[in-house]
Amino acid sequence: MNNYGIPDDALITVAGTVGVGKSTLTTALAGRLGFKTSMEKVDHNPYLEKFYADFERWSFHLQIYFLAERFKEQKAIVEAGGGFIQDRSIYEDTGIFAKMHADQGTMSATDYQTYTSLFEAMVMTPYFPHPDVMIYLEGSLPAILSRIQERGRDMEIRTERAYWERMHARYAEWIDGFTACPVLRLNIEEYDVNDPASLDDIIRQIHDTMERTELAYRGSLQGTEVRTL
Ligand SMILES: Nc1ncnc2c1ncn2[C@@H]1O[C@H](COP(=O)(O)OP(=O)(O)O)[C@@H](O)[C@H]1O
Ligand SMILES: Nc1ncnc2c1ncn2[C@H]1C[C@H](O)[C@@H](COP(=O)(O)O)O1
Repeated sequence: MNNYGIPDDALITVAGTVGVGKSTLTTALAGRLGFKTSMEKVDHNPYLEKFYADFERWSFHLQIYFLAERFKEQKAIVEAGGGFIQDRSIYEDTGIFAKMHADQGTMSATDYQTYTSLFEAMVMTPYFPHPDVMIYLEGSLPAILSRIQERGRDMEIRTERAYWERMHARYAEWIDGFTACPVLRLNIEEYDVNDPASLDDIIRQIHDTMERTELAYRGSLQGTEVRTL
């Protein structure tokens, strides 16, 4: 247990649409908490640029690549005994990206089926414990688009606005129905990653979210009525 009352072996995952600020917050929180990071790597991804140039041709390859990478990261987290902040959750690969490409016809139904069955087989292993908390970052589309622009990855900047609009809308719908682990929603206008007091406030909210879940769980074991998340 650290000074914030968060167990040293906790796994906190950060979710949200492209450019919303996951990597930045992951790094800042890990520094403040003394946790390790599990970062989503973009620079050496052999499919990502090709994918943005031709979704139909490369969707399946990219999903398989991300799945393999995330599985390796997940394994490393479990073997290290937790204590990680994770940049993007595994749930978004299937719940957002693969599904969106299948629905819009840029991943074939057969490829989607193959991907989903592989995903399910991999996720149902001891290497995929549910995170203790998912931090979900949300913000307005214009604010997020200006962050994508500012970050300057050409492949993302060249992508039509409608793609990011659809993704933004999907995320909003997806998080409302998400139940796999406790969720802490943060609006990107309401914190400052460069301010230690602001990070401490987020850490307090992470702690409170974990505590509420623990109380709800104990309450359900005792058959008492408790306020659920
Ligand atoms: N809290 C913040 N305030 C201002 N700019 C931010 C903040 N968080 C991230 N950014 C900027 O937004 C861009 C995208 O952030 P990043 O963390 O890479 O997003 P993601 O990992 O969600 O794709 C980067 O240029 C980053 O510097
Ligand atoms: N599962 C995925 N399918 C398609 N594209 C993906 C997936 N996971 C990440 N991406 C893309 C989106 C961005 O261009 C980069 C990095 O994501 P970010 O949200 O900036 O960390 O990879």
